[in-house]
Amino acid sequence: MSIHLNAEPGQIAETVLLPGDPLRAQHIAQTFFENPVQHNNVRGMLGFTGTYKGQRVSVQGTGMGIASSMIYVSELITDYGCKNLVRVGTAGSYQENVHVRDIVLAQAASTDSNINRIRFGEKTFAPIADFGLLLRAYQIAQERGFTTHVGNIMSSDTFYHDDFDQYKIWADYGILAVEMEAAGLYTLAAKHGVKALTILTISDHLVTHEVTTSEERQQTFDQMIEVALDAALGLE
Ligand SMILES: O=P(O)(O)O[C@H]1O[C@H](CO)[C@@H](O)[C@H]1O
Ligand SMILES: O=c1cc[nH]c(=O)[nH]1
Repeated sequence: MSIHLNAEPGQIAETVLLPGDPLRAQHIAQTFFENPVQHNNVRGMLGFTGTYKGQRVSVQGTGMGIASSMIYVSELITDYGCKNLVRVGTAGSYQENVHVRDIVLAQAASTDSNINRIRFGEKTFAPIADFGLLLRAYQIAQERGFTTHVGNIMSSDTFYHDDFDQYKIWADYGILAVEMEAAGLYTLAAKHGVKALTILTISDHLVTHEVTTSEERQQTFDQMIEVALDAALGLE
């Protein structure tokens, strides 16, 4: 047991999917896992462990934002020995050619958060994905015909900015989309020598204000989960 997880030692698999929303963790376990068992209910941050195509795997909600998610990522790594961490989340697109329902693989995560200023002072650490996981996820998504973009994303501490247009400076530098956790995940993975990747489904669009139905979002979200599971477990 750790402070925020009440799983027994050994109850969480080495490979863990990390959605922000704990109810999405439940959906993933119920939809994709064989014999899922709930391993956490502390603070309602649901986590489950089961098998997928016969291989042991877990899913753990992290809450929204770098601050919340880093608590779970830290405890999963240091208290439970987790080694493959794949965030599966939603994101807002910054680019006209990155549409709702598209998949984004976060090769790197820029951030407006202070997390790495606290660690590195005024020097800049570049949080990046594990290349092996990234490559496998890309190949699997391509083979299945899912529209997939690979590049730099923004992990923001703020969902509602006073200045809506502030995103444009990041868009000018090629940032594909915004979410709120990947930079923290990649930083902790680097520190502890474990593998991490963030896979995102675009849920809304800051440029075109494009929207999609919740049904469509669910379907494309499930495509992302299949990519994440097969990539993380080395299945093709
Ligand atoms: O869909 P999830 O994984 O929660 O991710 C995105 O959605 C939340 C904001 O609505 C933030 O956590 C952001 O990163
Ligand atoms: O963090 C997020 C997630 C989805 N959409 C956004 O605009 N921001």
